[in-house]
This record gives sequence, C-alpha cells and structure tokens, in this order.
Amino acid sequence: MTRAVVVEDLRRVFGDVIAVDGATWGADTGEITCVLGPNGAGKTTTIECLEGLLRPDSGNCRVLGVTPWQAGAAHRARVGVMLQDGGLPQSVNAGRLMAHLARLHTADRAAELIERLDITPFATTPIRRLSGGQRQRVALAAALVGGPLVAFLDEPTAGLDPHARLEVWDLLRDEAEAGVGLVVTTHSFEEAERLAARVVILDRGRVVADGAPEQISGGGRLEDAYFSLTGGPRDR
Ligand SMILES: Nc1ncnc2c1ncn2[C@@H]1O[C@H](COP(=O)(O)OP(=O)(O)OP(=O)(O)O)[C@@H](O)[C@H]1O
Repeated sequence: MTRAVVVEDLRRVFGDVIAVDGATWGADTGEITCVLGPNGAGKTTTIECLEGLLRPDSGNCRVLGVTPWQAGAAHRARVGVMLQDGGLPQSVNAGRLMAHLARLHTADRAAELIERLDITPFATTPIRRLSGGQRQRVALAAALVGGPLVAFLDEPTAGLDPHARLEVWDLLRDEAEAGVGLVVTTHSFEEAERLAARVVILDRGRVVADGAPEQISGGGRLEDAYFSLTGGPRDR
C-alpha cells in the first residue's frame, strides 16, 4: 500500500543552520500523525517540503505517491494546507473566502465547515479584524473545504479557547475516520495523546521517536518521554 506521506532521509539547510538533518518517517491515510519537537526542530521546514513550498537539499518526500514540488494542480487539489501564520488574505471576509475556495474544488464543504467551526458569527467581518483564534478557525476551514485526502495542519489549535479546541479535535477525528490522512504539528502533549495514532518527535532536525503514543511513552506520560528524548528543559 502506498503511504499517504513519506519522508526519506530528508535534509534541508539554511546557510549554516541545519534545519532538517536526515529525517525519515511517514504517515497514513485515515489517521492523525502528530509531529512534535522543540522550537527550531525542523517541523515547519519538513511540512513546507511536503507541501511543495520548499525543495530539500537531499533526500525525498512523497505525498500520495507524488513528489510535492513537482506536482501539478490535480495533486494540489487533493492536499489541504494550513500554514502556521494562517496565510489568509486580509481584506476579504471568511464567508467570501470559503465560497471562493469552494469554487476551486469539486467538493464544497464551505457551509458544513462554517457551521462546524462556528464561523457564522464573524463570517462577514474582514479577516484582518478577526481575533487570532477566529483566524485559526478560518484557516482550518480553508484547508479542509475542498475535501482533501491529505492535510498538513501547522499548529491548528494554537491560540484557541478550550471550547474551540475541543470542536477542532472532534472535527479532526471525524476527518480521519472519513479516511483523510492528517499531519498535525503541535506543542501540546494532550493534543498528541488525544488525537494521534502515530507521533513523530523531531529534535535538531532528526527523528528521535516514531510510533504510537503509548509505544513512545511506554505506558507513562508522553511529556516525560519527550523530555527524556529531547534532553529535557534544564539541559537545553
Ligand atoms: N528561511 C529560513 N532562513 C534561515 N533559517 C531558517 C529558515 N527557515 C527555517 N530556518 C531555521 O531552521 C530551523 C528549523 O526551523 P523550523 O521553522 O523548521 O522549526 P520548527 O520545528 O517548526 O519550530 P517552531 O516549533 O518554533 O515552529 C530554525 O533554526 C530556523 O531558524
């Protein structure tokens, strides 16, 4: 079976900084893979290679069997992307944006996602006027509106209030159950423990753990395993 996402011996440097240093891991459809790691561990750089926004210096990436930076429009329509800073146009409102994005895809989930993510109360407000959490919800809806087979979500619950976070977790579980492969970067152990079938921990550009959360934590807390694998807060 072709894996939804394959990262093979990936390496990407920026000048003197080695952002990703020979990382190998993968993710499957129908489940959530959470990618954790300290600031600067190489999570966003890896995800940007998988989205086709960056080319690695060496190694390989495949998404749905395709090399992302060589992929055409048909591939891009099957892949949802939520960037860390939202990457949203600022002067349109969420309702217009969702209607516009829906027209670019054959699937149209705009109305369903607006309802599900409780966007209606601010759907006519220009995006630049929205709160950080409201903008996050719009960015997530925009990533899922075309009904992707794989979605890359960079810290989708960062800055969300507890209610919105639970709504997003429910939505992501339902997406996975419907067969979507979700790759979610996060700094939340709770999020990884609650959502992930698989957890990948990066540290200094390398994979230091890859497996089911309970496998990595050995039946204890994921947080403890994370600190022991990444050196712990006092050692950094
Ligand atoms: N365009 C760039 N130019 C120079 N350095 C970069 C660039 N992009 C990333 N880096 C560096 O590469 C390293 C990895 O960054 P990356 O954003 O991938 O980390 P991250 O794991 O996503 O971190 P965070 O948890 O803070 O989002 C960092 O040291 C960062 O400063």
